[in-house]
Amino acid sequence: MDLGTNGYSTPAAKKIESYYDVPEGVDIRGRYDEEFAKILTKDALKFVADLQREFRNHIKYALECRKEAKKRYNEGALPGFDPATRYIREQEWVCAPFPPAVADRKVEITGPVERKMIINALNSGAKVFMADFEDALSPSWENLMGGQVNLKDAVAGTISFHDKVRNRVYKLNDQTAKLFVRPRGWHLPEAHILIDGEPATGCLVDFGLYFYHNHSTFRHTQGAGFGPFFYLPKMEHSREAKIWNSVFEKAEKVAGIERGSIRATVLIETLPAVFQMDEILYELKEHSVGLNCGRWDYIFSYVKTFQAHPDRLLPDRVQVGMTQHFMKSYSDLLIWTCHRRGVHAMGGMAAQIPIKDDPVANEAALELVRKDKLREVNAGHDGTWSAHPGLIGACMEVFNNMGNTPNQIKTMKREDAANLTEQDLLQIPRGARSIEGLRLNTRVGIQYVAAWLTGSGSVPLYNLMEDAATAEISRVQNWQWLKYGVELNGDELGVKVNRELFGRVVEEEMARIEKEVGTERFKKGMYKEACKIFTRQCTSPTLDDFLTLDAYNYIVLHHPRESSKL
Ligand SMILES: CC(=O)SCCNC(=O)CCNC(=O)[C@H](O)C(C)(C)COP(=O)(O)OP(=O)(O)OC[C@H]1O[C@@H](n2cnc3c(N)ncnc32)[C@H](O)[C@@H]1OP(=O)(O)O
Ligand SMILES: O=CC(=O)O
Ligand SMILES: [Mg+2]
Repeated sequence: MDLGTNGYSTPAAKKIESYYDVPEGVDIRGRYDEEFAKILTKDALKFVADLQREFRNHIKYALECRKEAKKRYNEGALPGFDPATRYIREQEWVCAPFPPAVADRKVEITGPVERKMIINALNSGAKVFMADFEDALSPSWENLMGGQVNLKDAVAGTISFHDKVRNRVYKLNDQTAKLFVRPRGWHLPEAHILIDGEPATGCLVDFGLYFYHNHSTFRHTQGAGFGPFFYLPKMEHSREAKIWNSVFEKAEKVAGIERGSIRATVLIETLPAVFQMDEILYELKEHSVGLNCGRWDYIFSYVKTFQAHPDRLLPDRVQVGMTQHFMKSYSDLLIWTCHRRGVHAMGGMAAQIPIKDDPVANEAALELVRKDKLREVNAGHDGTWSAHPGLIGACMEVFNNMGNTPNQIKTMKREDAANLTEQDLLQIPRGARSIEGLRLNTRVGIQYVAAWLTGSGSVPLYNLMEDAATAEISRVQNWQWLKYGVELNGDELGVKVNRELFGRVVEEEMARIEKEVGTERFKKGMYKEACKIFTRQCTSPTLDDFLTLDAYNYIVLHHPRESSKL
């Protein structure tokens, strides 16, 4: 059989028409593949369909609430702490003790659910590997189902990969990182699986299929009686955490495992969620293993939340670092909240990756990573993220500074952060806006979308790791600068951002991209389509909630071959 890079058969390799055996009310529109069929079993699909039927109205309600909150912010309101849940913030309570298997999370590697990468990540020496169906993955049918096949093999310990070009076989080491899985956010549908005529909720498909096939093996081999473990992205309110908690309880009941077996770390990566951290932990009290600073989406969310507040424009995104007061306050409050509630406070991702052909630049990049991680460990974070195996040594060295202890939950309380205020969390970042910022957003945004449309959700660009979060920051920032005709105060002093200027920037950056990638690759790639999508997103009268929601229409491929709009 002709195997693709993910190790499962490619469309060209599969000519025979076959169909999945589905339970009542479920319709699979994705390509048939024998390997996928081992994941999409009738029982597993029934499990997903049951989750969908039980929770779809709760999810719809939660998404409606997001819209209402957006309307309030657009009318001038600011996000803040909810007076109605003050008692949760003020009372003393703790989450269930963390499972011993994940006491030490000093360095976590992240990466898409691609076969070779999964093996490399599990072997990397990191304590945890977060396998990503989200920011780092383009959610095509092939990637998602291939990812499920790969994870099942990984949990079983049988995963292997043969790199034919290098004649290298990849297998798991004896010691591997503990596996966490990040499903998609609540907003993304799975258009290839219809349940009662409607697209399934993407994250219930990711969670449901993975849980169904792996919970038992995982608890025996990885979790020492606990698990599986998850990362939960992009929540805006504790009511969304409550849904996840109910999903977990239902899954535990169906599997016949103890309540509190499943554990999850929630990414605090939306501005509204920073005011809900206690409430989110409270909802997931028995299923929580902490919170994480999803700093890149957090910046995206800051711009999105304040889309109608021209007095809160951000400077160039490269200047919005963790030392800006609002970012530092967010990280400090997260640490205090987590440690008070007895769980891990995870740091975030530094975007630098190793630079192979330039030792001086490589050392400079490594130094930036070290500095960022040192800030985290000194602030009290219990662990951090690494985008690449080549950075794990440096990150580990810094996090070993915390001493002979697996985490700092008991030793770094950060009581000084208890009194951080709404003003601290919302303080407008300082810095200048430049044409170079507009250009970089445009150049990176278009290249990222082009990669995403062709199946890559994380890409190296200009020596940085870029994923969906960067593209989101880039396009909302461009949108906002255009919408308010921002006057540049970095370079090009006094120039106003308008459609004409943006049109010129797009044209010039497309020419630069073509030069950089070469005409042949440029023509073969999806750069023009990406440019169209990105430009439309930046100039539309109203701001789209998610770039990936719009772009998803371009990667939905119904079976038999027919592209589809949701
Ligand atoms: C905002 C957020 O959500 S951050 C979290 C989401 N983002 C991510 O997870 C990004 C993860 N990182 C990556 O995807 C990759 O590092 C990239 C795409 C940026 C760069 O990947 P590459 O171009 O393959 O880098 P490079 O050529 O240096 O890789 C060297 C080796 O390291 C491996 N590698 C690189 N990154 C990873 C990773 N994150 N996990 C496992 N293996 C990795 C490569 O597979 C390659 O292996 P090989 O030597 O056996 O062939
Ligand atoms: O998911 C992580 C982020 O920074 O965004
Ligand atoms: Mg994110």
